[in-house]
Amino acid sequence: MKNIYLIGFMGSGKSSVGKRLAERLQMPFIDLDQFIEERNEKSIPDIFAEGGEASFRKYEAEALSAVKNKDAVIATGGGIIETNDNQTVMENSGSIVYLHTDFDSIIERLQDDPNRPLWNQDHKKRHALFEKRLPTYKEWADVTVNTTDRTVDEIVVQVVDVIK
Ligand SMILES: Nc1ncnc2c1ncn2[C@@H]1O[C@H](COP(=O)(O)OP(=O)(O)OP(=O)(O)O)[C@@H](O)[C@H]1O
Ligand SMILES: O=C(O)C1=C[C@@H](O)[C@@H](O)[C@H](O)C1
Ligand SMILES: [Mg+2]
Repeated sequence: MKNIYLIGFMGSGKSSVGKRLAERLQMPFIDLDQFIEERNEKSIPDIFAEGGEASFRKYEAEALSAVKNKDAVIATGGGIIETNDNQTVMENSGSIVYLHTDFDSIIERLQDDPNRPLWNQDHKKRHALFEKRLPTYKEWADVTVNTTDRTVDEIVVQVVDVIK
């Protein structure tokens, strides 16, 4: 019941914030994307190239189920909210913190990073994906922290404060 799940769009800082938050709270840290890659011995771009997004979402749901009882800080992938069943798993096993970041800051942070297949598309499609997902992040969140123009350390302090 005690996981802290970080959700948010690609580049919102879930992995960066999660690692430091876990240190701060003296909890284990799990990066779900990394967990998927290690468990399946394949990189995320390779999983997408072989089986498309649908195949990645299956790996992702399996990984989430495998970590649900770990009492850890869990940095999810940006698309965890694409699978409805994931909401039930997270709600029943912890609290959900949404890291909100304005789209312009995400562009600055990610630039043309090739390791995120769904970022690796034209500007219009990236922006449409961001707009489509926003309401779902907000709906699933127990609490929201705005990360725009804040450092990772500032965000960690803020998260600790809101989850008290
Ligand atoms: N608060 C911040 N200010 C400036 N840069 C940041 C901040 N948080 C993260 N970054 C940078 O943005 C990039 C993406 O961060 P990170 O990998 O933590 O995002 P993520 O939410 O885990 O993304 P994904 O959903 O793709 O896993 C990294 O280069 C990181 O250093
Ligand atoms: O936003 C997404 O759908 C994704 C984000 C990444 O964290 C990875 O989980 C993967 O690249 C998919
Ligand atoms: Mg990440």
